[in-house]
Amino acid sequence: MADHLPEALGPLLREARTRLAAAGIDDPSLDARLIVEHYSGTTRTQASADPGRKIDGDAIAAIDGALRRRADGEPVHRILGYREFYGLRLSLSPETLEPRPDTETLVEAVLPFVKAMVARKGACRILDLGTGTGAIALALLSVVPTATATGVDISAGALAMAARNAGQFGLGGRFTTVQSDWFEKVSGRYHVIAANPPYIPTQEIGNLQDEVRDFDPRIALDGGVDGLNPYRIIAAEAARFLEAEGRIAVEIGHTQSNDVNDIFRAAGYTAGEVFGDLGGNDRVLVFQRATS
Ligand SMILES: C[S@@+](CC[C@H](N)C(=O)[O-])C[C@H]1O[C@@H](n2cnc3c(N)ncnc32)[C@H](O)[C@@H]1O
Repeated sequence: MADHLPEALGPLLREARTRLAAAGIDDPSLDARLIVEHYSGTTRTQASADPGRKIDGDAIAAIDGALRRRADGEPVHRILGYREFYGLRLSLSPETLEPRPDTETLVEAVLPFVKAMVARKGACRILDLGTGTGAIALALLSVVPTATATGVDISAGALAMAARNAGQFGLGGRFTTVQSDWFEKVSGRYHVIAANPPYIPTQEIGNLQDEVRDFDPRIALDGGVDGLNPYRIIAAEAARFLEAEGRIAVEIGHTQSNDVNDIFRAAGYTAGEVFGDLGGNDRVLVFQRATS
């Protein structure tokens, strides 16, 4: 890498992009822009309207450090410390999975039901199993003002970050956290049980992209020998926590649709309604009790 970055915004962006491209980063323009905007406090519009704008030395030093980390393979959102999810800027920590756009499919899949429940009953209680940053629960709460949610995670560090994120968006009054191994410490009944559980088979973790394997917490990825263990637990135990007319929505790996359907049908649920992600993969299944 060159020793010095230019101090004018336009040339700075170009040099940042050049460095990341030289390091083989997939989308150097996007990552350069995210890094430069974050540390310089500038916007895309300012970069095109005022490319000669001078960036101060501290910001340049921070940009330099961030570019080096990115060039060494650290994911850009881990460096910035946040990732946008459903319009919310969620803070990350080493204990939280970086929320992915595919998971917005789950939010969209249950949103009509959450809205309908609030319209009919004046309330919708959501249980977000394996909440991580709080992504699913907080996205739903952010668009349905009278819904409430409980975020469950086995990781105390993840729950601390989820609670902090909730506070940041003014959602702390409607979001509670419970540290629990799935349902172990959960009480009450919920209209929606949502989960994006770990679903990678243990032996496939080593084949994941470096950025996932090396930076997302292993406990957020590893779904056991066949990747399906969390679904078996959720399907077996959810009935005690689900309102009669409630829904269970789970994110799945793109090859797991049949297996997860079989698990839930054997536990007394209807065939899952399937929702695809932007890549056209089956990504979310929504179940209800077979008898309701
Ligand atoms: C794939 S991440 C999903 C995080 C977040 N819901 C999202 O979609 O971005 C799975 C989450 O499940 C949590 N988890 C793993 N095993 C668990 C268990 N036995 N009980 C509760 N949570 C667990 C992990 O800590 C992690 O936060």
